[in-house]
Amino acid sequence: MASPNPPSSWTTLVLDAWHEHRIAIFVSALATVALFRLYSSLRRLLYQETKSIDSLSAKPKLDAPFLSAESEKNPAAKTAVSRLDPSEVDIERISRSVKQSAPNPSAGKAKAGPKRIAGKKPQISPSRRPGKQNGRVATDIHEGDFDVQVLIFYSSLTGSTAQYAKDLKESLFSATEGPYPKLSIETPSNGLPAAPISRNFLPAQLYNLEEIELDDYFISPPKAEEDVKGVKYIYLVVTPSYETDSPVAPFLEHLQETHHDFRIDTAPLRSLAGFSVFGFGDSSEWPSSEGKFCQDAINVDKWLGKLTGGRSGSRRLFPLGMGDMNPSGEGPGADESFKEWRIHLEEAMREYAETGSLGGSPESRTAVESGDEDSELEDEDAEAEDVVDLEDISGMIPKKTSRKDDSTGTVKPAPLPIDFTTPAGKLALAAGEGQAEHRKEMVPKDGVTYSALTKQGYTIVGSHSGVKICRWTKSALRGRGSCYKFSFYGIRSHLCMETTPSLSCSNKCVFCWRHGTNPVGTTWRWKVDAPDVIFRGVVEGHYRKIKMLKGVPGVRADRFAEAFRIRHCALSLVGEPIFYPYINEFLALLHGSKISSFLVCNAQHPAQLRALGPVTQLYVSIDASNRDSLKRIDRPLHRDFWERFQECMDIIREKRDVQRTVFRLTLVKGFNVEDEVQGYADLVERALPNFVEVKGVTYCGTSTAADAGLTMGNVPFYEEVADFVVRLDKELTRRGLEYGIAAEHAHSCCILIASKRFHVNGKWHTLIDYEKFFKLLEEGREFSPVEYIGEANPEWALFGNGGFNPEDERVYRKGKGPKAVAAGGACGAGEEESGGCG
Ligand SMILES: Cc1cc2nc3c(=O)[nH]c(=O)nc-3n(C[C@H](O)[C@H](O)[C@H](O)COP(=O)(O)O)c2cc1C
Ligand code: SF4
Repeated sequence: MASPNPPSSWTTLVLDAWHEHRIAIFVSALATVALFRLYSSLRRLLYQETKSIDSLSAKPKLDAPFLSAESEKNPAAKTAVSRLDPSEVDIERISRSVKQSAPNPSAGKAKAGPKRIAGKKPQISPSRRPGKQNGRVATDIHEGDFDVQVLIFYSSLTGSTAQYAKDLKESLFSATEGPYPKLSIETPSNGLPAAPISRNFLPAQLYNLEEIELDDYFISPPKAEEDVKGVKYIYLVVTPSYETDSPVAPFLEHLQETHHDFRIDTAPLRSLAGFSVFGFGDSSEWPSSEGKFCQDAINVDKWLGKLTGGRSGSRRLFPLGMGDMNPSGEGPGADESFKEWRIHLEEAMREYAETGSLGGSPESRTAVESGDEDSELEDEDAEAEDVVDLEDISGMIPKKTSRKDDSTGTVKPAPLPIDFTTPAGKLALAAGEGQAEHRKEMVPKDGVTYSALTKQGYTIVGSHSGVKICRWTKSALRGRGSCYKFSFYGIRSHLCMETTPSLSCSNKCVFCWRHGTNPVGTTWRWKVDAPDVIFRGVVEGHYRKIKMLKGVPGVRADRFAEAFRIRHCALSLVGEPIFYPYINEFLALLHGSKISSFLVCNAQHPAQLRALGPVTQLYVSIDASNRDSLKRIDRPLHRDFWERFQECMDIIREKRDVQRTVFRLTLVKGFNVEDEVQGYADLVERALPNFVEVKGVTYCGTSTAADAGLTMGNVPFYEEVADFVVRLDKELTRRGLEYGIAAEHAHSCCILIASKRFHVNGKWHTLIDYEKFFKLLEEGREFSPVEYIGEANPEWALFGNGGFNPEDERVYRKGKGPKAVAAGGACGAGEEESGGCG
């Protein structure tokens, strides 16, 4: 029988041996692992150093082996290895690069292994390395691993450009190295040897400009969401040109407006890796000599240049290409030009992927053939400088009382400046026939102000009026919501026209969106256009712009049709509408056409305010509650601005029973919010307006704002606006004033406090019965604002419910989510379409 004890004695033996030698076993195991890891690292580094040195002398080589025999033989490489200090080895970085340079199984067209390009390395001067330069983050050199995503955008009316764009997607890189190269590049990093960097081209994506949301791509590049981190975008735009209406027109308009949008950085696409444009046209019918050949492509190229940084750093990867569909003589045909452009473009893209840089200086990438961005920018600078503060220069102009007419030798009286502070009756006389010829135009067609305003999307009517389609009108046309005036007063934005009969103003407010481009002054000294000319002009201008929106994706047919019947007019835009001597006549024309009038004035012109006839709703901008603040924010030209302001408060009180009077408060954090609740309550108590609209300032990145020290930090969060409104409401109640918080529109950061006159049968009634208003006007008697009260406010518009009409579709820009507002997004910064009129 076998002993029952052997297993137990074996176990004892093993255990004893383990206890005796376990420390030695541990130490040797650890040493073995450490040695193995050190060996692996050294092997890899030896390869790096060898390649690096090799590349300095050798010409580029493809598919180098991991450690070539050549480098083994190279004595320089060996010396380099002996210099390596293992303590400086970044093991984590090495293993990451190895992982990233592994073939991507999802990339079906990838070759068996990553292609290695050894050789010419970009020597990036320290001054061009990414980092802060002149206070701005330089983005023109991209380092490390990244993928390059090419997006091809095209527009086409009769289909030929669409076909070229599709071909481009298919043929990109295929002729030279198979679809979409995958590069593994040796790049020095801080003077230390480093692992290969992997930069892959992802298959290009093709987009028809008519079918995409332009804001998603052309206000900012696609957002780096979780799944697309480390992707650099290259935009290629292929477009025909059309002298007539075409899908290119709204695209161009979008680019131009984005550049001039006061709420958006002027170069919001500067983080693109690069862009290039190709245009198709017909030179025999639309010749270059007349500036017509490929003019749409020229403009697209120009705007993309500006949007990606302009003179100081445009991201133009390769110059504009042009293809002639109908070449005369020996000129190349469209196919040939397109192919040539593609081949050069591929080279430029490849170089970008290899070096992380577009090469050359930003200046060298400036478009010569597409309208010099430099001169455009210089124009803009000049425009800003051309805005002359009339009061500033008045002392410099010699006072002339008469002038000689050279043609007749007769002496004519010098033009008398019309004192804007005189009542309307006198203005009308002074603006009569005999005077007109002596006066200058406020915004002459050949002046820089005219071109500055038209670039910003204004249609200039006559010589001093303007009309512009606001973003909300576009939003409503696409069923994406109206501005706050729908929640508060029932105005549908696609039925609203925004205009001003006077582009001139007597303030220079820090947050004004006019970019310092409109004239300022305290007296009307210009030629005066007749009210009916202005009325016809602004209506035509508005409809023309609406017509251009036909091709914008998402525009709803029913709303598009409705938009050709203007129902409301917001007299705000830029300038001061009551500056216009015939404002009452102009208002009468609006009302006669059953167009309601919302007029905003700046509380600086008491005489005109007093003389103003009926308007559907009368606003005064209350930008501060005390003299010092008002001076700092509005920067008024009138020396007695505070006295004028206070007089206007009294006029508003006088009018409260015959007009719907509104205080418009614009909150600017750090300027007029913190300690001013008491001051605002004093003003409300003095003027007793029917409504107080409180709105967070919208960020306007102009130099005017920057000079005044205004930054995004001055834009309040919606919660801060709401908090201010609650405090103001409490203070009004404490003083025994009958007000309450009636409605809100969180989307545009705006909240409405209303007099309890509009709280009827336990419900807020701030909406307007417009038909009733026109009827009351026709009766010709004085009437009270409560006589044209509309229906009760809908539940969704009440304070606390957000104010977004549930019938509309709420759309967030890519990368922005509902959280932007729910979490208290900053006014004018969170969602799209956050701006609104005066
Ligand atoms: C009504 C019309 C207007 C045109 N206007 C221009 C023009 O201003 N400049 C130009 O270079 N080509 C002009 N062309 C030529 C087109 O741009 C050219 O035929 C282009 O290839 C059309 O592209 P598509 O088929 O993609 O729409 C025009 C063509 C038409 C039919
Ligand atoms: S923002 Fe002004 S112009 Fe635009 S729809 Fe609203 S009221 Fe009209």
